[in-house]
Amino acid sequence: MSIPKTLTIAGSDSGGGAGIQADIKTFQELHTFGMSVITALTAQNTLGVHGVFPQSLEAIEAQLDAVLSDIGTDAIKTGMLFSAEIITLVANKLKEYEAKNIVVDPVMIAKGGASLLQEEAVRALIEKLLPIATVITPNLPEAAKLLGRQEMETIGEMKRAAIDLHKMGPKYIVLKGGHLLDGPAVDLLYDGKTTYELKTERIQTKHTHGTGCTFAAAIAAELAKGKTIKEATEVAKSFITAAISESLSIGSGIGPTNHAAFRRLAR
Ligand SMILES: Nc1ncnc2c1ncn2[C@@H]1O[C@H](COP(=O)(O)OP(=O)(O)O)[C@@H](O)[C@H]1O
Ligand SMILES: Cc1ncc(COP(=O)(O)OP(=O)(O)O)c(N)n1
Repeated sequence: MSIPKTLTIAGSDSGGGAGIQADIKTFQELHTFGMSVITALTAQNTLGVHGVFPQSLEAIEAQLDAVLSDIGTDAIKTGMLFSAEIITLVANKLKEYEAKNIVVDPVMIAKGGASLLQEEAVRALIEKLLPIATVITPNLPEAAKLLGRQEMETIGEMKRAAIDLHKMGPKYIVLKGGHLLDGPAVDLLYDGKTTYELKTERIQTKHTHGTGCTFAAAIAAELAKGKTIKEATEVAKSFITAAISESLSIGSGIGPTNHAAFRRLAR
């Protein structure tokens, strides 16, 4: 039996809500075969990030070669990459193996405020990874950092930012509006010509840990199945909305979303 193959290159979240763990759960729920390359371990729970332990370049390269030389992938999602050295290694390997369907989630700062990307690595992200990305999925602070400008506050500003991000090399831009102060949860898909709005009601919950990882992983899973970017982002939006609508009040801080919700709601 054949199955679409998905790979996440990201950090591990011991609390299970974000990073590698969120990605693999999403890949599985969307009926793809999930694989992982772990770039860093984080000691993390619903209260925040308590430690970051980047893996050696040797360990990361060995994982990439093991997976890509034998099994291969139909889509790749990158998340927490932490340093310029790791970004450069990952970008070179993706080129070497002629990877397709590369979803870059430019993870920078966790919701609790912990830094998951070194300040000096932003340039490497822009120079090495954005030009080879099929799609990037920044949230508003990440988009502002990539563009070197103030954070967007309106849909109009988001539209202009998506156009400018597209000029940096990715084929498609998905700009997430979860951080807008109020109103619906609006994301934009920009394909170089047209801007599409993905809009849902904002769900009133504090338990949104791992939303960005889950959303990007869902896009990767759908691209792996051969869906268009528009179809993939629409499924991903439904997936994350379902996951937030049944988010889990576990731990004493910001709980994770529920990756099994889409399966139940889609029945
Ligand atoms: N309260 C919410 N209700 C509905 N959708 C949300 C909510 N918060 C975030 N989203 C959606 O979750 C996805 C991730 O968005 P965002 O929170 O901006 O990313 P990140 O986790 O990277 O900061 C987007 O599709 C966004 O619109
Ligand atoms: C290991 C790891 N990777 C990424 C994140 C950030 O995940 P995100 O989906 O943006 O969720 P929040 O941290 O914003 O809740 C992370 N926390 N850990």
